[in-house]
Amino acid sequence: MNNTNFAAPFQANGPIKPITCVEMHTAGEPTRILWSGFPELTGTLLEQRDQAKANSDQFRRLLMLEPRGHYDMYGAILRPETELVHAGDADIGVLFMHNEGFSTMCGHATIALGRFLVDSDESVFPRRGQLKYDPESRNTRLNLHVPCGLVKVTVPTLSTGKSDPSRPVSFISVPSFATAVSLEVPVPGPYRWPELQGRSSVTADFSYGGAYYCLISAEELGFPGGLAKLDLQRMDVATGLLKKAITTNPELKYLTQNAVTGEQGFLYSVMITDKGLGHVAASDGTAGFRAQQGVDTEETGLCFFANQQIDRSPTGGCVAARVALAHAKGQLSVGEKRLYNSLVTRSRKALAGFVGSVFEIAQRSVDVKVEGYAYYTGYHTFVVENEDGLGVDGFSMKDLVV
Ligand SMILES: O=C(O)[C@H]1NCC[C@@H]1O
Repeated sequence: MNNTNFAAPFQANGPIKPITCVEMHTAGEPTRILWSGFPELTGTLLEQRDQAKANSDQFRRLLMLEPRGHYDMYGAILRPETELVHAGDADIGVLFMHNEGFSTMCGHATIALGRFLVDSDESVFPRRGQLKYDPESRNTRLNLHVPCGLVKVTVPTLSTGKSDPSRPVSFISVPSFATAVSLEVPVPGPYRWPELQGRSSVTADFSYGGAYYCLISAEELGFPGGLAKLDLQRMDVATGLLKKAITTNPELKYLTQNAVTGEQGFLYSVMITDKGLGHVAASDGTAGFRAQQGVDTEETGLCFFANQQIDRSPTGGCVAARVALAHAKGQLSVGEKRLYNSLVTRSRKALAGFVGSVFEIAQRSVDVKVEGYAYYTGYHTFVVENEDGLGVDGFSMKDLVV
């Protein structure tokens, strides 16, 4: 270590440049926002994602897994130059990463990024100066280029120009649509979990909100006590096996096909839903209280995504998918608001879930508005020392081979 003054920029003699990150949480779910030190990536946003996957996956593992992260860590890599930024459609791009790889969409990180980008200067966000502040609504708008498309973000802003943590950030997601409603999904023998109790199929819904989700009620999954009778381990096994039953069945490929572009995608997550479970009574004046005002209905969900990572937040992309699904079922009309809780937001009076509503209807999809709150938790500079046997890598206790 060549620097023992911890107030000065942290450095080490090692194989990589220091990586600087701001840390935030959205409804309990972390976002590690990387703004410098990640290896160079060039080209379109998806080309940059391909390069990150092919050449820099050890950096993802370094930053997401232990000892610098953990199994359920989530990250965002700022990409100031993308084709949509050059075309003037987006202000900045971003790549999302998790315990398994890179994702196409992330609502909770978008909410965090909204605040962070408004608070940044041009050394971090080169086009910060071009953002428009609307003094009437006291909001700043920005367009974020994410792997699944363009997301329009509205950030409450104070007269100082900094983001206002007391009002929710909102975004309009990419066109969202249901791909199947109440579908009977066969569960072949090797994929059956104990709570199925001999059943050979389950009924589930499928929907897209920037990523593809399978939505199944706790009861249908075999947990009659719902999410209130939480058994994370058994629910992990059940959703993992259900995901395998779906992804290994070639007849179900259409469930992850984009209704607007025709592109083939992949199943990102299985979310367990519970319509009987709302938020605990929120305290007056808190974000939890404000989120509950004016909502028509609420429900709670538990999202397993990527390699069975658990989202602490209500999963913004899945809120878009669930709103599109509720609309397809005729249960949510334009402007009607539903509060989506995670197990974390549901159990904390002052924490807000995400509010979802249909913003606009298109021919084969709907545009969904999602609102939520994000907060700063800290700041990191990550280094690797030459002598460190772990090197530029991370590990997970779950996947350790001994
Ligand atoms: O809010 C979201 O959309 C994300 N949270 C973690 C998993 C999803 O990508």
